[in-house]
Amino acid sequence: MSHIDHTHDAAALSWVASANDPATDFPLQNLPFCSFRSKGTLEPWRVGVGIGDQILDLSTWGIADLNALMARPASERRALRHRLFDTLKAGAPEVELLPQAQAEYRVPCRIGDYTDFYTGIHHARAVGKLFRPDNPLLPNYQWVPIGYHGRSSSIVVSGTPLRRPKGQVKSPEAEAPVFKPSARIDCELELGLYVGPGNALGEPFGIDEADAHAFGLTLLNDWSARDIQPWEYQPLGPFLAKNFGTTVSPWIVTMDALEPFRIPFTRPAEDPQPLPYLDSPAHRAGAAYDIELEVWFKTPSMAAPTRLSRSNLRHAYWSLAQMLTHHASNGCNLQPGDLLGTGTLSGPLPDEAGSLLELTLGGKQPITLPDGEQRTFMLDGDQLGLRAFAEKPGFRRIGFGPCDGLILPA
Ligand SMILES: O=C(O)/C=C/C(=O)CC(=O)CC(=O)O
Ligand SMILES: [Ca+2]
Ligand SMILES: [Mg+2]
Repeated sequence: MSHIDHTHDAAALSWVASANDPATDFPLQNLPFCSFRSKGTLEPWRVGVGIGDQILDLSTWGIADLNALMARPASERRALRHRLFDTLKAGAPEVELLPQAQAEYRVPCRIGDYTDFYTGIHHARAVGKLFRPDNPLLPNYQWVPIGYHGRSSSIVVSGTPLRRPKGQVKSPEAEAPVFKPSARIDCELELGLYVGPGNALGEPFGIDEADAHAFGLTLLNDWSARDIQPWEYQPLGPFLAKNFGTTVSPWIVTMDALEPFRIPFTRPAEDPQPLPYLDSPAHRAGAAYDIELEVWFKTPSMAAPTRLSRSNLRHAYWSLAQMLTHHASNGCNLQPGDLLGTGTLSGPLPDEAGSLLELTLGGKQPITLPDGEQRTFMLDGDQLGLRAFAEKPGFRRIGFGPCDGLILPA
């Protein structure tokens, strides 16, 4: 069932002038959540809603905690969206706002558990070719939404610098590994799905109930040390190559805001079709999303960032609903605020790759930047940013805000 209503009406304007700018990430139709306070103060953190270049403070609305809001049923969350819309629409009485430029942010909610999936089949093929030339796409890939349990303690908000990790690295010629700073720090272009109400332990839910458990999306950069990863990841999966830092944007764009950007979920006829617990007519009708994704990069000597790649969530092999349903299918309990990474969302073309590993063909072909500098992986002082937005004629552009990181020396 579609939930497109008057809060998606492109003609609706806000009394916040910056929200009516066609280029803003946060028009009246978006209303993303964050956790914020005035920059440089020790004020308590508050739940906020982004509107243009301002923040609406929800502390006087009785909303002190995003996890508690995430736990509420989808119908209540939709009712809150309607109240926010009515408060911020043109003609409503103006209330006090905080300029985003005067705010600082933290990871927006308590993330109890973080799981990273692998739904980008073009990434899986490309990385598989590099790590397992004889066996790039493992036979389970088209049957199971593959994932691994990540670590939530090292999830940081956009703008937080990360120290280059040290780890065990073994070059193919060497007899033994050495412990040293990683020389292959990479990004991964992902979206993160924040879980809504979730399920009790031992009580899975069906694919058609999955939407009720999806709260919203964020940009997610799953930083990866590509020289630590191949040595440590078999047989138990990614570990220290992945958990030294994961950057999320400060903002959670609700699934309600993204409703107009649903598209059919398709599976090529020649591929295995999803097992019945991951398939339904309603799921096929609209479980995928058309969301544009970008990777931007800047060295210390560049005046402005340059775009390295662009892709789209539509290329994901498994849907957000399938990630949720599969994760809970054994009775594992998902909880409000849990974060599910989509996996690296590379598109089919070379310039749609969501990692430097792919963009540089395994580090063999450096990228030449606009000022002539070259890069394979991140050097100290380099900055990398992810961006995302959904756009469609007849609707306002829904943006995701920044997801930026900087690599510091080891
Ligand atoms: O193919 C592999 O062995 C590993 C690939 C990854 O880097 C794992 C990962 O984080 C999943 C993803 O982002 O798609
Ligand atoms: Ca990943
Ligand atoms: Mg990571």
